Amino acid sequence: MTPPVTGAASIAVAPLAVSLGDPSGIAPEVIAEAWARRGDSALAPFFLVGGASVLRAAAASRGIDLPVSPISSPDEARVVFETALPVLGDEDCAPSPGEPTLDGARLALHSLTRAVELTVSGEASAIVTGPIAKSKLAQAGFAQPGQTEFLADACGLPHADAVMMLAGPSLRTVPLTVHEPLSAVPGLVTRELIERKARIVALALARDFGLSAPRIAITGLNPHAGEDGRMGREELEVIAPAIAALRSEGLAVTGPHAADALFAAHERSGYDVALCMYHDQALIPIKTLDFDQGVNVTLGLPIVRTSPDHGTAFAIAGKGKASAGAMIAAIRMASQCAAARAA
Ligand SMILES: NC(=O)c1ccc[n+]([C@@H]2O[C@H](COP(=O)([O-])OP(=O)(O)OC[C@H]3O[C@@H](n4cnc5c(N)ncnc54)[C@H](O)[C@@H]3O)[C@@H](O)[C@H]2O)c1
Ligand SMILES: N[C@H](C(=O)O)[C@H](O)COP(=O)(O)O
Repeated sequence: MTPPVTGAASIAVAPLAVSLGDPSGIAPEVIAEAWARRGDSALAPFFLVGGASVLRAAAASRGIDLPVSPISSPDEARVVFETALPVLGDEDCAPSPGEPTLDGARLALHSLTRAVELTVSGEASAIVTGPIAKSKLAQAGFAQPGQTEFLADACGLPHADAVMMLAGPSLRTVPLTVHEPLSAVPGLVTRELIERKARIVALALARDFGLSAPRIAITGLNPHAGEDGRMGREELEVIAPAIAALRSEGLAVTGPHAADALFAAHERSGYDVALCMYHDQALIPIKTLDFDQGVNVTLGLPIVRTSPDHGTAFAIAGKGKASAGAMIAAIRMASQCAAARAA
């Protein structure tokens, strides 16, 4: 796979905004750990929105000596970041690792909303979102299926134009349909959606990842990509015509590929991103190969947004077991993409 853009962290002008995620999950502790490893990991300055006491408790649970410094505007983060983790705003809640609460969900929603606003306004160069539990946040008024769609709404875009991509050292994948029940997927796989998302992927990989002509492998929906119509007709009637249309526009698109073999090492060298038909088809390979370095990045937005690939992991919160690898990768990728746009 073509390597990601590297070494650009210091070019980004404004600091990164990090949203807290669910304060009862592992986000606060992996954010604290990311700050503690900022030097080794060459992380660009970031600040957290809200949750100072949650952050302190999470750091203490891992034995991290974490100075927290309140800031009143994002531009203060650059100076503060070397010696303390900057926290913007005094919204907070009582720490309760592993036990999500309504107060915690409200804080998570506030942190996300404010961090998005600051990124849209340009006061932050990108947003890195801590993981949330969507069902918990819904109790606090979160109306979207996920943060990806929340960002689409905040940017005034249709949900389909905010495209989820999972990226790691081994591969990149995009789910065409995302948080949908499996039974609904066949009806949602349309020519229009495949063409629309493939175009967004191609533009975004050029703009944010330096891949001027990205190779996009598109999967089938059915076993063996339908086996010439014997195991389903979506490949013949929907996916292949979409691929033909995209190729006629000059995009480097192949498929429909049988999804079961597409993620083997010898196949992965043949494409830059796999556009998959449904959530698990796209996310199982990346979470199997790259769980600890996997980044969820939203393509097609006017702002840069990343998130670690993992979720809230309530069962291990506060126990010192959570790896910060994916959070560090998400922070690094956010600054690299922001720098690529600024160049
Ligand atoms: N970016 C996001 O906001 C995001 C991403 C995925 C899932 N979620 C949400 O998280 C909640 C829990 O989802 P889930 O259980 O399917 O996934 P999960 O990622 O929270 O947990 C899956 C498994 O991986 C482990 N794990 C997760 N992160 C880890 C880390 N950093 N280090 C070590 N082990 C880790 C967990 O202990 C668990 O065994 C759901 O409500 C889901 O919606 C949010
Ligand atoms: N689909 C993602 C995953 O499983 O990793 C996760 O739910 C995040 O979705 P949002 O970024 O839309 O919240």
